[in-house]
Amino acid sequence: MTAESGQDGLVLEDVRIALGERRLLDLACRVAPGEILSVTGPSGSGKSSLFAFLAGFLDPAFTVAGRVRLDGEDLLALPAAQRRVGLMFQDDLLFPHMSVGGNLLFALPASLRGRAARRARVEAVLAEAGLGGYADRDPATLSGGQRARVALLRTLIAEPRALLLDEPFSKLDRALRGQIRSLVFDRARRLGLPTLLVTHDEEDAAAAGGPVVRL
Ligand SMILES: Nc1ncnc2c1ncn2[C@@H]1O[C@H](COP(=O)(O)OP(=O)(O)OP(=O)(O)O)[C@@H](O)[C@H]1O
Repeated sequence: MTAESGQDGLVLEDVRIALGERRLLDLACRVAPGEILSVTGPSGSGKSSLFAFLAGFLDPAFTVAGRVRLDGEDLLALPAAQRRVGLMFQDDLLFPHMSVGGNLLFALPASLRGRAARRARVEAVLAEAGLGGYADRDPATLSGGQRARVALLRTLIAEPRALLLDEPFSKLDRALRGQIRSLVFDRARRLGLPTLLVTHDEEDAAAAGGPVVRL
C-alpha cells in the first residue's frame, strides 16, 4: 500500500467523545506517514482522553463514536496491546525500580526472542542514541536530557505504527526542549510514523510543521 492510496497513516473519521451530556470532542482528520499534526485546546477539552481512546485505555465513563484507521486497518477493533500506538507524556514515566536497560527490555516486542538477542538490541539502540554503556544505570542518575532520550527510545523500541505525544517537552528547560523536540520529530519523520502532538506551545506546533487542530 502506498501513501497515495490514501490508506496509509492515521485516519480519524468523525470521532466523538462525550462525558455524560457533555460533548468533549468532535474530530475528523488524516495524519500522513511522517506528518506531525498538532492538537491544541483549553484544559479539559479532551486531548488526553483522545489519546487514551486511540491507545485503547479510555475510562468506560466516556461514550465514544466514530472510526479510526491506522494504515488501512480498523484500529478500534484491536485490543490495546495489539494497536502498536506509541505514547510519550509530560513525565518520562521510566520505571524507577528498573535500570535503563530494563526499561527498554520491558518495551521490546515479545516477538524478538532470546535473552542475548534482546540484550544486544537494547545495547545497539542505546549506542545509536549516544548512550552506549548506560544499560545498567539507574534512571534516577541520568540528566533530564538523558532521561528524555531513554523515554523516546523506550517508545520507539516497541516498534509503534503511530505516535501520540502528550506535551512530552513541557517539563524540559528551554535549551533542552528544542533539542529533544528536534530529536523526537526527526525520528517520527524518518520512521514515517503518523504523529499527533498535544501541545500548548506555539513553538512546538511550528516546529512540528504539520496542520494544527484547535479543539
Ligand atoms: N476517568 C475519568 N472519569 C471522568 N471524567 C474524566 C476522567 N478523566 C478525565 N475526565 C474529565 O474529562 C474531561 C477531559 O479531560 P482531558 O484530560 O481529556 O482534557 P485535556 O484537554 O487533556 O486537558 P489538559 O489540557 O488539562 O490536560 C475533563 O473535564 C476531565 O475532568
